Amino acid sequence: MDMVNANGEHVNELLQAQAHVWNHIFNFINSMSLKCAIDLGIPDIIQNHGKPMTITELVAALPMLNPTKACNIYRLMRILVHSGFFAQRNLCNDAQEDGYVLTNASRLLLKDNPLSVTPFLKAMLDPILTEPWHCLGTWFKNNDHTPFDTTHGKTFWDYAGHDQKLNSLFNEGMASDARLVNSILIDKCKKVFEGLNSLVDVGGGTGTLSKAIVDAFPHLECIVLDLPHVVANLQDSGNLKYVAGDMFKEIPASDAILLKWILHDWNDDECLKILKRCKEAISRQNKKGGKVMIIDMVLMKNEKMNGEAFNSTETQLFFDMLMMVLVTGKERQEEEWAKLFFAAGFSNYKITPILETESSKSLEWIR
Ligand SMILES: C[S@@+](CC[C@H](N)C(=O)[O-])C[C@H]1O[C@@H](n2cnc3c(N)ncnc32)[C@H](O)[C@@H]1O
Ligand SMILES: O=c1cc(-c2ccc(O)cc2)oc2c(O)c(O)ccc12
Repeated sequence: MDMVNANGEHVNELLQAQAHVWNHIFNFINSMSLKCAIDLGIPDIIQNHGKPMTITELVAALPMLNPTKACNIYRLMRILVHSGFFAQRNLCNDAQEDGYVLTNASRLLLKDNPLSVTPFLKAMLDPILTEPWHCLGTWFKNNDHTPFDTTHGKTFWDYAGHDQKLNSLFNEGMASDARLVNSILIDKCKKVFEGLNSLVDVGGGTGTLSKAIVDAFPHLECIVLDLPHVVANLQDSGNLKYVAGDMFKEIPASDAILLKWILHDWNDDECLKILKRCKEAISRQNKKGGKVMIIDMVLMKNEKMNGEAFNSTETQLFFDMLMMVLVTGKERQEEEWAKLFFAAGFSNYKITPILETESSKSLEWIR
């Protein structure tokens, strides 16, 4: 029944609007409840239990749990079941008890899963990276490059260069993402690597993707170029070499350049500088030119954003906001990518969708 209050407002519409606002105010509780489960080691405890785990068994297995807090663990598990990180199965025992089991999402949070997203979660929900979100409003009124700069007085990359915890969590997080892309990229896009004798993985991190590429293409001479704090202590192996450097200054000459999750970190002017350095590097190697392979997001078109792709849109827009808060980057639609490529002097590009998922990773290569 649609009631109207004394002010003539439709009560149901008001209640729906209030619920919408409350959900957005309290959305952080989902993230922080998940972080708590990781801090307590709950996914691995349930995994190691080997069968559905009752709340009593779970409480007994939690290390260092203060006994006076044990009665609240079911409440934490209740919201995490609701948000799809755990499920409950009936044990079919005399007591007809329910036991917690993992879901596909929480399997990605297991410490030993090579695709574990836990390093990302720990990095993204660390106060170092959550504090800048509180400065987003201030940042819109100041001259700082990013809210991260406003908060910490230095760039994300400079901070990572001086904070081993952020550096290792971030590099591990990117490595897990690279492992997810590896098999798909090499199976789906192997033609891109055919005919190449050399490749530079610019901003290649700890080299997870490059290692997979040189394993698949043993003749390929591959260099991982990244900042000193990322490649320090990493050992060259076979035809994979690590080079500490700055992609804005110089990129080693090569037949091809790989830029995976690089350009989304930078604004248009910075991307132009990177792409021009890439063009110089491939031109030094081969006067006829070469290719730049970009693995990055292609933001869906505005008209698709609120249609059937609603959930994918939110993930894409989360990444775009993340780039605004942490670094000077942004996610780009195809037209924005094309404008960058042609402004950098490339004559052509081709987009190959790699993952038809929210992040809609794709491989563009440009000549
Ligand atoms: C989002 S990460 C992507 C890492 C890797 N390509 C991947 O996809 O897993 C961006 C990378 O760019 C590196 N980076 C940032 N500034 C750089 C610079 N000026 N020169 C070289 N690498 C840089 C960072 O250290 C980081 O490893
Ligand atoms: O926190 C991140 C996460 C990413 C990221 C995660 C998963 C993917 O499939 C791609 C990218 O990228 C980041 C990034 O580029 C950055 O400069 C800061 C943080 C993150």
